[in-house]
Amino acid sequence: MQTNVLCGGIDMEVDGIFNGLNEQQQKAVTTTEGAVRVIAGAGSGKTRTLTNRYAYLVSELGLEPSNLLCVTFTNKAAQEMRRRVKKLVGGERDTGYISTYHGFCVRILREDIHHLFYPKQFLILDTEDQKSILREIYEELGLKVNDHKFARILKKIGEMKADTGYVFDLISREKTLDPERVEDLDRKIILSYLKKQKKVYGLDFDDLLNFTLVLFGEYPRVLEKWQERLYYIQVDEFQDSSPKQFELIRLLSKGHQNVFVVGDPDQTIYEWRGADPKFMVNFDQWFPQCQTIVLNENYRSTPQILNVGNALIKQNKLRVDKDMVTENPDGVNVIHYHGKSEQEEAKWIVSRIQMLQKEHGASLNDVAILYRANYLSRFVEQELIHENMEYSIFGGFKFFERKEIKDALAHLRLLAFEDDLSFMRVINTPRRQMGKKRIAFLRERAEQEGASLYQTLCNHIEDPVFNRTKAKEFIEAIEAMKVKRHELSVSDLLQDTLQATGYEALIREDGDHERLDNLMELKHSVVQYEEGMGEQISLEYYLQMLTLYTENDREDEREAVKLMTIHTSKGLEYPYVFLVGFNDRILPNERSLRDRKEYALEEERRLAYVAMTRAERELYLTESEGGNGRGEKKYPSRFLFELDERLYERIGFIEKEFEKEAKEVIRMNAQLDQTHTSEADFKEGQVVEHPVFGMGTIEEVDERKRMYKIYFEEMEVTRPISWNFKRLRGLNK
Ligand SMILES: Nc1ncnc2c1ncn2[C@@H]1O[C@H](COP(=O)(O)OP(=O)(O)OP(=O)(O)O)[C@@H](O)[C@H]1O
Repeated sequence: MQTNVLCGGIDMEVDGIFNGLNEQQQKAVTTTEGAVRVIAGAGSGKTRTLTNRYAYLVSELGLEPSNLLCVTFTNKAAQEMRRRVKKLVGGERDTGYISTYHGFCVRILREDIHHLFYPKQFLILDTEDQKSILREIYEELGLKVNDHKFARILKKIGEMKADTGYVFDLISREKTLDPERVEDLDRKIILSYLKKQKKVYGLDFDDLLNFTLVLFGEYPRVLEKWQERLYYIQVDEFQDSSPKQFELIRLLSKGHQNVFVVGDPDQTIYEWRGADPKFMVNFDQWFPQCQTIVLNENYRSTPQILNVGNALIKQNKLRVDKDMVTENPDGVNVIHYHGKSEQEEAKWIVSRIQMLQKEHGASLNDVAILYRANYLSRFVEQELIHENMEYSIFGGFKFFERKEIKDALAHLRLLAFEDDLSFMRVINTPRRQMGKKRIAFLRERAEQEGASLYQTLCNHIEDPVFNRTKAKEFIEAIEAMKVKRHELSVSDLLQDTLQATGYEALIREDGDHERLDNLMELKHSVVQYEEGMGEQISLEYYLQMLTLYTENDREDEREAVKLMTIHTSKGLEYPYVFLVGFNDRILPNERSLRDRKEYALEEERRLAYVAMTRAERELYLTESEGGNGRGEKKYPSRFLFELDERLYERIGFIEKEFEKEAKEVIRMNAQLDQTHTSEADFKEGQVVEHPVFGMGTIEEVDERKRMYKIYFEEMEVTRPISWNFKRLRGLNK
């Protein structure tokens, strides 16, 4: 079929909607009536199919965008889709219903929330707003933040909101929320949170979906209106839909029954936060008449890359078997690089990129470096900076620009230089009641006396204005560190300072694993730097060296290598892809394995699959020996050992002994993961009895190492005891 509609996707010049689509893709575009499921593998042209289908509905069938709903998974994807659609159908049309689930719920609620007695201008609360509400509650209840970590409470609030029952308390005009009368502390906090939310008419992300579902449940006329309005519904990344998101689609599509879902069960990477691929796999349970179209031709990658991806994903047991095929011409072998150290790995990656530039005329924009967790960007970034190679971090901050890293280094700078900038950065983190008024007082005095803010604070610490603040403790901590600073190595100084000032505790209490991982990585990098120098370096020297990494303000517009997590890379493609840190316990990720066991292993394998299938021309899997942040030995990922060695070429030598050891450790760890406990049974301060060491008090709960530090009274020693040791008995104090 030829049309005279202009088709202007990224890679389509003036062309018909169907030109450039294969038969299956065309079928997907033109099958508009009824329920349609498209199982589309990696690189099979999902985006193109979805966009052209939307254009087909508008330009060929004459529908109005206001009658079409197109749900994408991220805001970025929605923007991209809108951009392409506008090009296809003309820029004037409202494409408001091309949006994420949350964005679409906001549209519904802005129009109809008044039925629930909420104003149309309700507030949307992001995570920071949620934390501010919690902070207020903690202050009102006189609780220290570290008693009940925010992340834990937010998780509990999230769990409560898995059900929509609470929405009725929020919309009720009666006083149904009464935290004062509740004994249980967690419950009290949660109810206070709801009460405060209600007072400001605030809706957090969970609420947006829940309010919409309640609205539809309670007001069938409103639901009918939306059902009536949305003649065609299409959903991208359907494999990552949660039960509630699916429910929303199911309800909305009941009117005209035209629902089109696209996804790839092998790319489900959000199961950990509630996605359920069964809606995709068993779609016909809900839509018995549904048609299924499979897109299994990959247009993106060389056969070599695809073979590696196919071989890996085949190891998953919970999947619909489908092999991707490609007619793309042969390319070069996939490369596995094995280095002896992280530095060697980074150096090799950068030299390879230079080689690609020189010999293949590659642009830096053609290169992506992917990793499992944000903290892993650090070792690559340092080498990129060292070699003056432009780079940008997609969807995140550069390592030395992350808040926790800047905060941590500001502590060291304050020790070395007592500068006002560093002082301002750390004085209230953690909170020390040094509000605007007190800071203004300090500034004024400092000006008069020509001293630094820190010095002024020291000079005036007895002034009543600083009563009821924690400024004195802060000064004591800093002064104690200043005394020690010439005796300690920079890494120890960093460690001790972050402990003495309570900064590390703040990050731990916040419960944000990513920030904690970054802090650990910073410490790891200092240790490595010292080891590399082979002698003790001074604090000033270290800080000066670091300015190299922090001063370079680069423009993101310039040609640059892109660094990002695998999650962020979803849906993107690059000619040259480096999957770095391809080590066991990193990918698959240790924490996920312990928390979610076998399910996690499959999801981690899918993540590796997503990473590999981003590559068009060349794929590099790199890893190295050495220690991780905790000094544990690193081994190649078990996923590498799952691949037939004929599928890739190895650069770097793995000794037979090392390989044997790696496989043995992986096997043992896999067994341990099955039995590991993911939550600590006891909190800090708990008195416990150990069968051999006797009575003790828990001094520290180390989330990373999953162990307690327990002080045993009789022996007068502290011992690290694993969370998994089940013979500790908790005693009432
Ligand atoms: N029929 C086709 N002919 C040639 N190239 C195509 C065709 N369909 C898609 N492509 C190209 O294949 C590549 C992959 O397409 P797209 O990004 O839409 O894949 P996808 O299915 O979304 O992949 P993934 O799920 O892995 O992100 C793109 O570069 C796209 O332009």
